[in-house]
Amino acid sequence: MTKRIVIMGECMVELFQLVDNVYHQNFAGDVFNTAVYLKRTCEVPLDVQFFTAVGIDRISDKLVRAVEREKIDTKLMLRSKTARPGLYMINTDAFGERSFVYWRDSSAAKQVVQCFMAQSNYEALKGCDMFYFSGITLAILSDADRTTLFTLIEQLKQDGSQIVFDPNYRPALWPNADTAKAAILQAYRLADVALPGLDDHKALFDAERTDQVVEHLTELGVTEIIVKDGKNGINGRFKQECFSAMAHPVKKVVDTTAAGDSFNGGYLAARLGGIAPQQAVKFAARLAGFVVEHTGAIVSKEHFNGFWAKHRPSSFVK
Ligand SMILES: O=C(O)C(=O)C[C@H](O)[C@H](O)CO
Repeated sequence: MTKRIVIMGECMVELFQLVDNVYHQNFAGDVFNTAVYLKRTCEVPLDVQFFTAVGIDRISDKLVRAVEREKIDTKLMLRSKTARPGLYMINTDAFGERSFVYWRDSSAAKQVVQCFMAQSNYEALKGCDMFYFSGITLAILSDADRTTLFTLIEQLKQDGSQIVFDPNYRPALWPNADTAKAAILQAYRLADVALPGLDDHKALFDAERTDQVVEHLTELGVTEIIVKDGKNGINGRFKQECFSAMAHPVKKVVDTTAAGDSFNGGYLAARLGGIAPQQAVKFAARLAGFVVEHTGAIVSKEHFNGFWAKHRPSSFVK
């Protein structure tokens, strides 16, 4: 049976420089990036639904069409009459390490919970097999909307949806670290699967190593944990078993944008296809290694097809 995956958060207009004063425009955002790579790499039929708010302007229509082109369901892309999509620009250093500048303070996605309460209801989410959100999803909401969202997620969990969370900590989006910490801990307590980066836990919880993060999340009740540490690989735990995997060697890192997001998409694609975590991380690392060899969050279909011709989640099963 086709599984239904709801992925909630923000997708923005993305700009990155091609040459001096010439920018390429695309659409991207952490959870959307994950949705794209999940949909592109899953070997079983999946109904991936993107849950966000956009405006009623032309760039919002373009964004919805970009999501449709990825064969992602847009029913939960709600419309705000008063706001437009946010925008961000990627800057990369000599080593391909990215940093972002945002114009998103009044983006439509910040109204997603309000739009949902006004235009839809719990029935639209109920019964999804998986609900995926991130620390950025939480960061863009008001305190009241975040509380409403947690109530919805609690309900989904009670009704049997698997809850997946990546803390994706972006200090610039939070009023202070304590607010971020409290919200992220609340999310972890609801999560069945957690896919954090070590950097997030270094910044928020003073962690130094991936195994400390695994231990922390186990104490919070998460049963499937993958901690990403860039070129140092990953550390994971599932059903009491701990494991690790190396990062995939990369010829030249061009842009690290969406490394973690694509890893998450590939990992979940493999898991939803019935592959064990120990093997799923290998495909995910291979995919993330491919993505950082390209500029921007979403690798064009043309380049992606070359990867897909050689690599499938199932080819990583021994
Ligand atoms: O930083 C954000 O909020 C984004 O969503 C932009 C990027 O696409 C994302 O961070 C990559 O992980």
